[in-house]
Amino acid sequence: MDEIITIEGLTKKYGEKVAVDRLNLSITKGEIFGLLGPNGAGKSTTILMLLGLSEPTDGSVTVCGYNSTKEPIEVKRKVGYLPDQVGFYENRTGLENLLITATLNGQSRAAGKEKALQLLEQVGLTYAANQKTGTYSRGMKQRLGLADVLIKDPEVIILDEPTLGIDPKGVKELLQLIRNLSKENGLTVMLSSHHLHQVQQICDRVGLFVNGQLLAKGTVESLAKQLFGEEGQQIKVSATPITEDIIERIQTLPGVEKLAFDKEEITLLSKEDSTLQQIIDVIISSGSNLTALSQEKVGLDEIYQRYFEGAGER
Ligand SMILES: Nc1ncnc2c1ncn2[C@@H]1O[C@H](COP(=O)(O)OP(=O)(O)OP(=O)(O)O)[C@@H](O)[C@H]1O
Repeated sequence: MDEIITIEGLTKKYGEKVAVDRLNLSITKGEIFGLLGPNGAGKSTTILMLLGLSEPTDGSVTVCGYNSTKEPIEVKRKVGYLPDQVGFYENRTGLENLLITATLNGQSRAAGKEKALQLLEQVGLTYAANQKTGTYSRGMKQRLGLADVLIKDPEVIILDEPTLGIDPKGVKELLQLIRNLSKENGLTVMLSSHHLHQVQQICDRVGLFVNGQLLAKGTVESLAKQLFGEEGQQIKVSATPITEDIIERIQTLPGVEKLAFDKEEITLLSKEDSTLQQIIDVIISSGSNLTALSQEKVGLDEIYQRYFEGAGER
């Protein structure tokens, strides 16, 4: 496979604090990779090292065959970076802002204009091309930011929290746009986010970043398996009454994890196929009435709750 980003043993320490801890990751050409993790997990630090803007304490990053630390200028030529807050000349129009970037990147005014107009069309901003960017909404600025990144003709684009502060409809459109741009132009995309549901919509693969370490990586479907085992499932049982004895017997069944209950319902996770039948046996043999039962494969919500909610405080 065509490897475009190679990260090996990448480590960044700020004094005693290990912000990125021996990260290994390969990303192939055309792939959309989501770096997912709570605040402070180390996503931005990783991106800065990838761009050659921060020096690793240990390990290396190679982008398009260039070492980001030793050859940052070459890397910058290949990589477009959209930070979480994009800055534009507010009293210039969207088109003018793109033209400034094109000129700074050595393109002629005519070629730059042609490209800028084409990109404005692609990101759905033709109607606002001659409007000052100071009047743009946050979603419009992010779209213009994408066009601004693409006008450099990068091979890789890195987007830091691209959907921050955008309303749900805008988020959906922006994500779809990123996906289309990547697939149409063979662009490799790395995006960081702490929104699992957003990342899941467009990423080919996701890495779960917690406390500086990549806990798991793979397709969204494979993550549940990696984290919960082949047969992870969530079970919900309703019965009347739910006695302490029932809870204790279910809690000690093999493979049962994370049991929670209220007066009428028990929810739990299990890696064992036989758990459902065993729960039924427990309830019936206790003389209670089973009123509802459901079993679902472990989903991303569960991954999210388990690894991210509160992870920043750990
Ligand atoms: N310049 C710095 N000096 C000291 N510590 C830092 C510095 N930059 C980052 N850190 C620490 O390193 C850790 C990782 O930070 P980083 O910004 O990479 O996380 P993140 O995953 O990008 O979070 P966010 O989503 O909030 O941007 C945090 O604990 C942060 O406080």
